[in-house]
Amino acid sequence: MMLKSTDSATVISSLEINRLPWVIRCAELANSAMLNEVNLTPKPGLVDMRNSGAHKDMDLTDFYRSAEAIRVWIPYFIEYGMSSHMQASSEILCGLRPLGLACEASMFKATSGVNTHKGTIFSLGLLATAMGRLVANQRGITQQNLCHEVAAMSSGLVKRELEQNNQALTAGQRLYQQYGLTGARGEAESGFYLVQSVSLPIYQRLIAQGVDPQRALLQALLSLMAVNGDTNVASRGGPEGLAWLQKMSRQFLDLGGVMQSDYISQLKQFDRLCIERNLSPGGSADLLIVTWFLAQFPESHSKNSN
Ligand SMILES: CC(C)(COP(=O)(O)OP(=O)(O)OC[C@H]1O[C@@H](n2cnc3c(N)ncnc32)[C@H](O[C@H]2O[C@H](COP(=O)(O)OP(=O)(O)OP(=O)(O)O)[C@@H](O)[C@H]2O)[C@@H]1O)[C@@H](O)C(=O)NCCC(=O)NCCS
Ligand SMILES: Nc1ncnc2[nH]cnc12
Repeated sequence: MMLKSTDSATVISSLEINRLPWVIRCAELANSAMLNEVNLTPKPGLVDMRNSGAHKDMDLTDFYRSAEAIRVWIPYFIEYGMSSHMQASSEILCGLRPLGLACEASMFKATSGVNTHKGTIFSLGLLATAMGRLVANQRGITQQNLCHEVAAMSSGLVKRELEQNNQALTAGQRLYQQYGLTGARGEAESGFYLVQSVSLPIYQRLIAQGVDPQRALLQALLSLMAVNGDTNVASRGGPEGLAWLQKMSRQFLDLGGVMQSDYISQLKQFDRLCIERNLSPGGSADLLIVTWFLAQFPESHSKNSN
């Protein structure tokens, strides 16, 4: 997707921002990213079109409702990014949090209290805000610029909320104390390092080779699962569960991944084993959503390019 930075010149009110074609398009892309991820089948341990994986409290329809609830919020994140574009990146997260929490509340309302996309809201909220800032600052909407902006806005987050001031109130904070996992915060602060260095190049390379997009996405997902310190997996299965899931994913990839003729039956078997162990790679699912979303934007040839 190509966006013109000059579009920002015409933006005045929140109502108008909601009507801008590129803003509507961005919200649609975020929605498609969530739908493409949840519809992708078969995924080990995760909700998909076949089953609810290791989840007992949610199904496909919860994800559809949740994705729609989140889509509505994307323009507000963009608007916040545009209206605060003169502020330093380090000052943005503080003002963004109430929006993120309000979006989480909409998600919980849509799913009758089930946590479908909490990590996704965090990542997509930051990315949409980054987009608003880039447009208002007349900078290119490229994969690298978006990630760089997210990293700048999240700078110091791990230190502030996991190393210090850690009241162990959330699963993520407890898992940092127990195992040093930095979860969704760490991924954002790194500018989605795993997405930029692992899943996005794999996905884009396979697509360029003409591989079916579903297959390419599955390979990207398993590549994430093999390396991601997923706090969802660790909260359900401890470090042993995380090590097992990573090893299984690596084995699948080492054998040829989605290029094997029986890759679907292997993934179904992996799913059965995840269900038996109550393991779900929800954090990797979130990063896959980020992967697909970023893939819709051009790459910049040099870092931080305009
Ligand atoms: C900063 C927050 C994300 C705080 O959350 P928390 O302290 O809990 O931090 P994490 O555990 O690190 O992450 C929360 C969710 O992020 C996903 N996640 C986990 N690991 C990673 C990773 N390595 N990279 C990226 N993302 C990661 C994951 O979300 C997914 O799984 C959820 C479904 O799983 P389930 O097991 O069912 O979850 P529960 O119901 O919670 O547990 P059970 O009882 O069932 O076992 C689903 O949400 C997926 O999205 C983690 O759950 C953030 O929440 C925060 O600060 N929010 C405030 C708003 C805000 O600041 N927004 C600003 C930007 S918009
Ligand atoms: N398909 C999925 N199943 C479970 N948790 C998720 N978080 C994001 N996508 C998910």
